[in-house]
Amino acid sequence: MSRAAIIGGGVIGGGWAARFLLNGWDVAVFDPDPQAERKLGEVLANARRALPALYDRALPPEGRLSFHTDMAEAVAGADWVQESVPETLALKHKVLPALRAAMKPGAILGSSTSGFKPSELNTGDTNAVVAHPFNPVYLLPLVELVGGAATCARAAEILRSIGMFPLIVRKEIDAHIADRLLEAVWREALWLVKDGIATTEEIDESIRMAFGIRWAQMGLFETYRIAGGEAGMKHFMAQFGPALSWPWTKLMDVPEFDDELVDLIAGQSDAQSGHRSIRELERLRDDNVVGMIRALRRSGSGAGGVVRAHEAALPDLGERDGLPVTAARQVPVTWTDYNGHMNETHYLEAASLATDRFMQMIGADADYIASGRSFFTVENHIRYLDEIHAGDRLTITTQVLLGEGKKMRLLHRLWRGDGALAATVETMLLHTDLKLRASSLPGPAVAEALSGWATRHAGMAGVQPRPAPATA
Ligand SMILES: NC(=O)C1=CN([C@@H]2O[C@H](COP(=O)(O)OP(=O)(O)OC[C@H]3O[C@@H](n4cnc5c(N)ncnc54)[C@H](O)[C@@H]3O)[C@@H](O)[C@H]2O)C=CC1
Ligand SMILES: C[N+](C)(C)CC(=O)CC(=O)[O-]
Repeated sequence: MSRAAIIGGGVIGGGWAARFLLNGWDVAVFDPDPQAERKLGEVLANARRALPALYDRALPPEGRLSFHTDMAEAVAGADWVQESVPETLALKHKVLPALRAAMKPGAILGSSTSGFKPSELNTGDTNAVVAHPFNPVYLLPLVELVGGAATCARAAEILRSIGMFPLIVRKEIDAHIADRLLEAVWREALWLVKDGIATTEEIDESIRMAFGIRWAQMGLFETYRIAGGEAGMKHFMAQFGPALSWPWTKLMDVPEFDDELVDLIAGQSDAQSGHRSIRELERLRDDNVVGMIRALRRSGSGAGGVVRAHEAALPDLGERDGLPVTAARQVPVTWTDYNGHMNETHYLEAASLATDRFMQMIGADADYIASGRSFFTVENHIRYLDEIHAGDRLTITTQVLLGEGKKMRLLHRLWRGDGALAATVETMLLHTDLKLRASSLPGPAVAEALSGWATRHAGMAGVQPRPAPATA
């Protein structure tokens, strides 16, 4: 079991704690704030409902969370120590050497600093890196890594194993890469408000109704390449480049943060969003981010590609009761309905994932389908035996009832985390020629694999009859 220590459990430390914990790491937290445990618990509750919803596979069992009043005790034995104390250099200078003195040799020391360079942090430690994440750390994959090449490489491997996307920054600069970009936008936005040109709400609309959506899936340069049309990037630059030197921007001119500006921004922000608590806003943000990243999974673009790669690297699902486990996933809130349990449609969706996995196991995988052959479902019989709730870990086993010629009949059993059999789904499929859109015999390798499974499962019990409901 790997162990992480989180030093400073605020917005970012809480997110790091959730990211490590939900990927099976034990996590020890040190934060002098008496409210830290409550706040971190609330962030963790939000993370538990959001992160598993990105995946079609269950993440590893959650690690153990502990809070410590002694910093040295929190970091003892940790493989990764993440400093997330407030962004003041004096405080970082106090905390980082104390962490290094208490850590086990060779463990990675990461700093969440948004703007300081490793040389400014003065850790003098070859196992220390800037590991700058993005809020919410439990959903957004990017971590900017700045530091020595060997430590960055080691850190990157660990971050990938918890589903993150390490971007190694080649040269240390103030605010790394992404915050340089964000600062530029923020500065412009502050001027627009101060000059009375737009409100905070209008600026947010200008982002979320257009370029925010574009950036999430292609970033800046690929988006602008398309904006150049068939003539491409050179044409785009020739057309829009000159505008950069017109006085459109106030780039290096920062508005003074006097009370008037702070009150103006804070007042507009209250009017825009003050009717919702921070936790409500976090849940709204998380549901939207999950939906967007799930949309990006299909094409493997951006953050969706990271989730896909992480999911593919999760450990094999193994067996249960002598049957292959073909799906294991946590039930997302979006699968539940007004009755407070998993809606009927998603029993079939879960079983359909299991069928897809079983098809891969017999060689009817993406390449096979690309060659013009697949299986079509012609009948489903679902027995709803018990309720399933948001967050339940579902495990599905698959038994081959028939695997002969064009026919494949599968029995999926949906097991709840507490061991209850929640449903069975019996699925009849026919092998199909995708060009002719007509049933056909499978290729010899698929036919052989299928009949092998059918023979192995032949003596096993099929569907168990459900006990008759008690009469009132
Ligand atoms: N908030 C954001 O959007 C992002 C912040 N960061 C960086 O993460 C770091 C932390 O920022 P936030 O989480 O936003 O701040 P925060 O104010 O939400 O949390 C800081 C936490 O550190 C605790 N703390 C203070 N002194 C401490 C000490 N001596 N030892 C242990 N804990 C101590 C505080 O009680 C507080 O809970 C900063 O370096 C910041 O630049 C990085 C990415 C995004
Ligand atoms: C505002 N900020 C500089 C602390 C932002 C970040 O560092 C990254 C983020 O999550 O936007």
